[in-house]
Amino acid sequence: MLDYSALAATLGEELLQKIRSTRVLMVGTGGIGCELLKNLVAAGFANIECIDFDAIDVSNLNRQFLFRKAHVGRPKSEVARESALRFNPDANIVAHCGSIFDAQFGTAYFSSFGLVFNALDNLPARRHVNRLCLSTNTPLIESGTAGYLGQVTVIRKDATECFECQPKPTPKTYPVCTIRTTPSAPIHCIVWAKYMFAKVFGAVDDDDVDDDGSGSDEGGEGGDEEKVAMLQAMAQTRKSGAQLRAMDAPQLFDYLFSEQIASLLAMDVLWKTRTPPQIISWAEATGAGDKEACEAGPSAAGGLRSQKVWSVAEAAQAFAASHAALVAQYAAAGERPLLSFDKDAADCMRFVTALANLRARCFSIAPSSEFDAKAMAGNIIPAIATTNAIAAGLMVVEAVKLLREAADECRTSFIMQYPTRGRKARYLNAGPVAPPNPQCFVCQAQFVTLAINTVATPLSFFVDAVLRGHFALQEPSIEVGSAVVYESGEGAEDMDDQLPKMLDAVRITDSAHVSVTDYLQDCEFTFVIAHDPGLAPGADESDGRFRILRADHAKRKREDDQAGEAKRAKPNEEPTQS
Ligand SMILES: Nc1ncnc2c1ncn2[C@@H]1O[C@H](COP(=O)(O)OP(=O)(O)OP(=O)(O)O)[C@@H](O)[C@H]1O
Ligand SMILES: [Zn+2]
Repeated sequence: MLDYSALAATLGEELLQKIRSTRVLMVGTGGIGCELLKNLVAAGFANIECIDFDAIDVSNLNRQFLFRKAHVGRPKSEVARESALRFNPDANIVAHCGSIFDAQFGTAYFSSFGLVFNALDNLPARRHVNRLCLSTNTPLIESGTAGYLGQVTVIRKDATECFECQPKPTPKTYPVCTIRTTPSAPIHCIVWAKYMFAKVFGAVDDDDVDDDGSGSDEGGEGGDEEKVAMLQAMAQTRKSGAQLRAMDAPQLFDYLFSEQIASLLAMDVLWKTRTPPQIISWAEATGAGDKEACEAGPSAAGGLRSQKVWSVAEAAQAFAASHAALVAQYAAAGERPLLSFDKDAADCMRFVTALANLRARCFSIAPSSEFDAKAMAGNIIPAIATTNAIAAGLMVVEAVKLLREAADECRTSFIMQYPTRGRKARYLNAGPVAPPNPQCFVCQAQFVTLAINTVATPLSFFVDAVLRGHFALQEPSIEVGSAVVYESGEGAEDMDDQLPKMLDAVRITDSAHVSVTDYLQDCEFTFVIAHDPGLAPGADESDGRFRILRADHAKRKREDDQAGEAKRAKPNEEPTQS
């Protein structure tokens, strides 16, 4: 039972009552979430709902201290609730095992809370919560950590920056030519292996690979002659997912590490300044020399199994075993048997590590242990329990400021790895919360001027790449004038007939005002369309098919429009000085 008298002495009776009675929602009960729930309960919060869709994994136990070994496999939110209740059995904690995107957690649900805490690990979910908090005018305390770095801030509608006011850095991508033809670092082999996994067992996911082979932090590849050779090599060695699935393990192995490598070797121009790759055949990998190791499979000899670097034979063995397991999972998965990459799924990670290592051997790149491969494949910066604890502590500090109606005192805090400010070491730096960005279409601007080719772009692209992809909408509906052009979500399937039509065929033409609403996020804005015939390259590319020209606040746009009209009304007027 919690000692409320100590809390009352520290916080004051009135504030404590407010803390106890305010309904708060926390999204995510992982690294930050576990610390936060413990803190909330210890600080006297007694009306808490928490949401997480995940189950506890062994890998969570080193830092998510509400979970124990016996809890592995159980829903995180439920176990977090049970453990937190032991701190204060009086608290009323409701745990939901579900995704924050579920329709039941819509605006009505958000409106029932006085405060929301984000303890999430991904941008789409953070954006979604940001929008729901803005549309319901609920203060949001947002947090994030990456290794020793962390940040906590407070988001209040119209008073502060929202989560989407500043663009977020997009994950690093690699040129497709490097990945598919001339890898030179372990990460290139890992990205390729994940790509192959997606191709064989899942929906191909080109996220980490730039399909035009140009945009990357690593610079473009070689000259034109080289690029042509690379593209030829890629085209020659391309097989469909179905063709790859029809192969057994030895066939797939030979296709990937003999046939594909042989066609790359034939492109002399690629190897003028690079070491040419070497072919590895299934027979050679499993037959000669290392046979014993191969039969035994990857061994634990000399250290932790996951930290051992496999021999070629061990990698071949791991490849065959994980391939068999994945084939079985694929077959058992029913009608839509797509598997998605999960760094915590043993067979998945094994398959990717084996593929990456075999490819690394072909290209004389240092192989990686399963542990290192997991860090690269999962894009993982090791989570630090202490950073999470600091972030969760700061979140409660900010919450208390809001509840004692001292929102002006709220701060954005940065947790840093190295001290700043010269000799005065500061591992924590706090500053005022930034005001809203007037250009932000989520919290400020209601008019977005969009350049797009209206005669050569189908509505499906507008819905998928622009609305869902760029603007992160979940269930967009589109109206032009008073006509409903498209609706999504349950019961609106008949609208799918519209998707193949070109934009101009559904009244999305030059200068059209297109109203887009997402009822799930209670988010609404208008696109002002600017037809641009130059924006319609190849069908596969999404970049370069649209451009955001400007974003405007409703009031400012009205003023601009009025000024424009006034100007047109008096064309001879001398320009005034401003
Ligand atoms: N859409 C969502 N709805 C509900 N919970 C979510 C959603 N997206 C992410 N989460 C949860 O947010 C939590 C984030 O915690 P954390 O960053 O510690 O991740 P983790 O999955 O526990 O750890 P790791 O990714 O390092 O294995 C996770 O428990 C995750 O399940
Ligand atoms: Zn904003």
